[in-house]
Amino acid sequence: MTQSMTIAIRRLPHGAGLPLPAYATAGAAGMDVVAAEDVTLAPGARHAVATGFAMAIPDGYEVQVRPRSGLALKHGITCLNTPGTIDSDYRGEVKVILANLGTAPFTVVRGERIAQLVPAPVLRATLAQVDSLDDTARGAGGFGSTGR
Ligand SMILES: O=c1ccn([C@H]2C[C@H](O)[C@@H](COP(=O)(O)OP(=O)(O)OP(=O)(O)O)O2)c(=O)[nH]1
Ligand SMILES: [Mg+2]
Repeated sequence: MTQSMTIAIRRLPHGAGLPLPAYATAGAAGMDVVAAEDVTLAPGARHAVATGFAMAIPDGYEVQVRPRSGLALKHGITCLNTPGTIDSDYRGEVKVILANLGTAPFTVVRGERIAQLVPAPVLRATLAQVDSLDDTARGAGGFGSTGR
């Protein structure tokens, strides 16, 4: 059973006429976000792409900004900071930090779907400082210590 929640969203003037983020299919995990500007990304370039909206996420939740696999596979376009984090206390414009990891310039057209939003619950931790940590079989081994 899919859980649902409500997030307040506000259209900004330069986003007028654009669709709000929306689920493309009944089972989609992410709401597709469209660009509110035209921008051309040269290979290796990055840009915080305007979306033309702001949100008020309920306390205890975040929204993750994730790439679209089609843009990544076909054009090398990804979200540089994936998953991007939208904090519940952020009231500014949501932006999508796109990077072009491909070999050709890529032009984003206003109204084109560039990323997807996935809300998630936030678990906040309290840190308890100690002088020693319990032993484990792994110990300090990491970064490929178990093999390739
Ligand atoms: O892909 C993203 C990532 C972040 N943000 C906005 C919302 C988020 O709440 C805020 C801060 O993001 P983050 O904490 O990842 O960035 P920071 O570099 O730590 O900035 P700050 O010092 O403002 O927290 O920037 C976006 O619009 N898109
Ligand atoms: Mg931060």
